[in-house]
Amino acid sequence: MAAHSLRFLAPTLPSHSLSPISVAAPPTLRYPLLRLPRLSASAHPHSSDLVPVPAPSVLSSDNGISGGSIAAAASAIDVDAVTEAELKENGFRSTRRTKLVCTIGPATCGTEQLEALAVGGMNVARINMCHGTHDWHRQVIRQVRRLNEEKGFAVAVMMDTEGSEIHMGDLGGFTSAKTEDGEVWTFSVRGFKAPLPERTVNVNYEGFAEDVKVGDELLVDGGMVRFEVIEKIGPDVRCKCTDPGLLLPRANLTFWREGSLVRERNAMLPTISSKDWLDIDFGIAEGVDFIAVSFVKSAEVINHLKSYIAARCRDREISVIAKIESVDSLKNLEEIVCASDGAMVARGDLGAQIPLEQVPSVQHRVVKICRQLNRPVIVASQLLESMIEYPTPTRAEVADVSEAVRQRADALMLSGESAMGQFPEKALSVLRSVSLRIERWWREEKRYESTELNDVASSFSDKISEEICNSAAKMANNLEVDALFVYTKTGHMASLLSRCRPDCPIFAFTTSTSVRRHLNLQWGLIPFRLSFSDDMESNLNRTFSLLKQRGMIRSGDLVIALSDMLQSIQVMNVP
Ligand SMILES: Nc1ncnc2c1ncn2[C@@H]1O[C@H](COP(=O)(O)OP(=O)(O)OP(=O)(O)O)[C@@H](O)[C@H]1O
Ligand SMILES: CC(=O)C(=O)O
Ligand SMILES: [K+]
Ligand SMILES: [Mg+2]
Repeated sequence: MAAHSLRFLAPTLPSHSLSPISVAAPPTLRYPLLRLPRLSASAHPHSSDLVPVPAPSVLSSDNGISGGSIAAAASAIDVDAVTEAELKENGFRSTRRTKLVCTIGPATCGTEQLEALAVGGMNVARINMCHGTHDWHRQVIRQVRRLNEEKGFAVAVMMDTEGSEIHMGDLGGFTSAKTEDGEVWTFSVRGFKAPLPERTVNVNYEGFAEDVKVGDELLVDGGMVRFEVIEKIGPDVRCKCTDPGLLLPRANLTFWREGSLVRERNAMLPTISSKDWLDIDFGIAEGVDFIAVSFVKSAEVINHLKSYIAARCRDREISVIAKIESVDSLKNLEEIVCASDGAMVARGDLGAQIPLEQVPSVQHRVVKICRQLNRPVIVASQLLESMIEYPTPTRAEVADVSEAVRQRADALMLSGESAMGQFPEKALSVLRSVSLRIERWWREEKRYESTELNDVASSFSDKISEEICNSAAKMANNLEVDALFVYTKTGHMASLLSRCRPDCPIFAFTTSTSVRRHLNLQWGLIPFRLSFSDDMESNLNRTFSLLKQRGMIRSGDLVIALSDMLQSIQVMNVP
């Protein structure tokens, strides 16, 4: 093997022992479901109204993180079947770097549809707790896990909390309701017995009638439909339609006074409601990989949730993604991103809280901050909105997707397009082909080196890892290597490499299926599960032989290898 090795005379990191992955059902607490409270009377899980119930016997082998499959595969190497096919067909350089998240809904919850999305490049399946029942979500999660086991995908699952947003009710079973110019509709917190009275919609926030004033403007879904408040009668608020359109079930509501978003007591609502805590317990029990927190206002809530999760699952990781979609989240942006394991630019609600023309610059800022702080970032909402109804995107949508790829966001997300649209697979394939095309253009123009990265390390040892990754990425670009290999137990070194956005793909070898799924959200990483030792020489030889057997690399390919056990950079040709 022609190996050139740069070794840094630095203390090597303590090597973590390979702990077998066993999954115990976490203790699950249950407490009564409350309505969205008027003020911050959040029924917190630590409060005394908890009613413990027996822990569910979920987390069997079908969640894909059981010890069994790992033992069986100990001598082999696991890689996503879709990536493997892509590598064999098109070679290293052409693998997609931008990751894709699909919201699962009625259009995509069947096994066949989920499989089609996985084959089409879905890296993460998102379930939105605003909709559906726990049974429905459980089915989806288990189907994804089963597909991973049976078909060799590595699709991660992200649960998105409802949060304390103000939204409409269910429209009494109708899928939509049309409003006309000048019509008077009633928004009410009263609990109606079905069917709803004509031109009436429910509102989930008890303080609604008290917070709004006559003359306020009421925006549905950030302005898709607009009303003016004309009268308040007890719990009922009568509003005249000024901008007609379609009302959709559970659409978001904001109200504006003299051109500004009204933030009265509704601004005091807890970020994580009592219903969200129930959903979070459900997510922990079902072993989701990511929890995305809606309407984050401060770093505190993220820290709180992270310690809540840490106390309940000791043997695996659930990453917390902060959704940037409120005015408050923008005020505390850096702190929030720092506290989180990743962020989402949730442009849907963001566009209802700040003027639309400010959304692009905010997106740019969030993507940049995440890159600097080494946190994955997802750009979400309306990327291909027209594809909910039509099989081809608009030129403007393609330009929007291109811009997110050009900014080198880690991931792009489909919402309604995949949840309830008519062309979920087509929408995914547009994201895929636009990503590939823009990434190629970017590489051809050799634009990879532009961003100057700040230091993120908090210890000297981390600082060494960071310098190694920065140097390795630069070497990879200058030497035009075929791939970077990184052996990482926690995934940290892989994320540091991804942050450099190098020109070649990054093969990230990790010992755990859970870390492997987590890495699936990060730009340019091709996560493999492989049990490896502290002996890099033997790891490399084994990897080369396993990958060669499967036709994923060839003799002569130029590779740079790093590991978080041995802080070194090796440059070599595959023997
Ligand atoms: N589990 C589900 N069941 C039924 N419909 C769903 C489900 N998930 C999503 N949808 C539909 O797809 C649409 C888009 O989904 P998505 O979750 O991305 O949007 P959203 O409601 O705008 O997100 P958020 O509430 O997080 O701001 C929803 O408005 C809803 O109509
Ligand atoms: C995704 C989401 O929550 C939003 O865009 O509002
Ligand atoms: K949500
Ligand atoms: Mg939202």
